[in-house]
Amino acid sequence: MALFTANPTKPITPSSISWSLSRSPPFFSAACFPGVRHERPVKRFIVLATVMGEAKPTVLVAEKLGEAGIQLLRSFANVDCSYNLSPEELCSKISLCDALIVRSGTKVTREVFESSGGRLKVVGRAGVGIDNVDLSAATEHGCLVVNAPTANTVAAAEHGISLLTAMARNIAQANASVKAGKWQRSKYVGVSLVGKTLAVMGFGKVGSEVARRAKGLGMYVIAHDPYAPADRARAIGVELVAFDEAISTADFISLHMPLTAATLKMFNDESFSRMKKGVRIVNVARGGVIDEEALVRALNSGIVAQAALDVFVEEPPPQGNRLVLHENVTATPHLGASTTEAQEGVAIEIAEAVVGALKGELAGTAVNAPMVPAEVLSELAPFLVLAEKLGRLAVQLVAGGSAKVETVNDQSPAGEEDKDPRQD
Ligand SMILES: NC(=O)c1ccc[n+]([C@@H]2O[C@H](COP(=O)([O-])OP(=O)(O)OC[C@H]3O[C@@H](n4cnc5c(N)ncnc54)[C@H](O)[C@@H]3O)[C@@H](O)[C@H]2O)c1
Ligand SMILES: O=C(O)[C@H](O)COP(=O)(O)O
Repeated sequence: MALFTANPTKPITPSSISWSLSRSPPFFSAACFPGVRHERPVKRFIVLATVMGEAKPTVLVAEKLGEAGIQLLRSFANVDCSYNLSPEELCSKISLCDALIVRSGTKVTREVFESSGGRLKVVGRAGVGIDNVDLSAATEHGCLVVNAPTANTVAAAEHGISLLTAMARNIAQANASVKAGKWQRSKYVGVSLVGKTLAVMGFGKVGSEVARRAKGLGMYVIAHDPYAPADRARAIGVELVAFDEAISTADFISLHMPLTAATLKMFNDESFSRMKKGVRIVNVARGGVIDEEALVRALNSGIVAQAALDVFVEEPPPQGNRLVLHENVTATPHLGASTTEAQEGVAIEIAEAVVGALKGELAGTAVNAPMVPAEVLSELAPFLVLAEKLGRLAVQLVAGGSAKVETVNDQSPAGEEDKDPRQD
């Protein structure tokens, strides 16, 4: 049941939502998760709307954001900072919000867009990876998604290097051992980095910063990235190689590609079997690019000597997770972007992007189609697919990559409708 005050045109702040517990059918959770039956009492929402004096947009900040970003948002919008919302709570609040800001811990699902009732105009991802946002659903609902792609690059690269060096010298394990009152000098003999080959998988912003730093440590750096320009790699003394060559020649492998359908479980039993025995792996990208069960098998068989992981398929990983508990694994709780400096930068970057988008400005960091009415979007849909394909081809051609061009000659005779009207 939703109770609104008289003037429905004025925005309603989500902080004015009150909660009550009820055993009666939960209309919000039913709306958010059709087909899901709830055995326990569920939260039922009664919306007691407070009408605002002025028509400012409302921004829901669902995860911790740096103060400078919050201040910037407040200068333009009503800001509701509500952390740790359940999926049902998020679906409930969202119908009262014009924008939503999240980090990697909130899943912005199709249900969220459906529950927004068309009011949600912008989702801001305070970071790089947008695998927690259903982009298709956002686009279908005319909602723009923007991210903050640059402010945490160095922090993520530094964390990758920290994990690489800590893993090679057993820092985490040795630290735990000393704290437990032991003195195990021979158990924790490490391996050297100098002169070793590091394969950087995904030579984008973070990958190239990791490469630069690894070269400073005296490592020989190769990289694999189907879309990276060879001259950018050459400029920092890195050789771009094919996937097979990268994984089969490296002593260390560092992962920096996004999680997409193409990269999901890219590192699996088959790819581990082609790696050098005793390889060491760092992952500060996304847990899902590794088949975690396969990594446990590779660690047990000795193909992978050690792994250092900042990201997991499920975060936080379930208690007793075999990978986390493995003695040759160093784990951190998704800390790659978590420095004071990076979080302030990300907060400002995302606040500027969200405010700009709410003002209707062109969004420089948009990751989906801009706000276009649904009926126009359905007309545009086939052209968007074509444009995406042409874009991919262009990047590969410009980068001197391995694009294969096939010319297809459509033999069907041109009909009247195919004629270019300018020829008449
Ligand atoms: N652990 C953290 O806290 C943290 C922090 C920042 C970024 N990240 C993750 O790291 C990833 C990389 O961030 P970024 O800022 O460098 O992004 P980016 O877009 O600059 O770089 C990603 C690179 O991966 C490449 N790529 C795409 N598909 C590939 C494939 N199949 N094989 C190899 N390379 C492929 C792209 O061409 C691109 O160059 C992000 O997607 C994010 O998920 C994690
Ligand atoms: O993709 C990113 O930017 C990182 O994974 C950081 O995620 P976080 O904002 O949840 O720290």
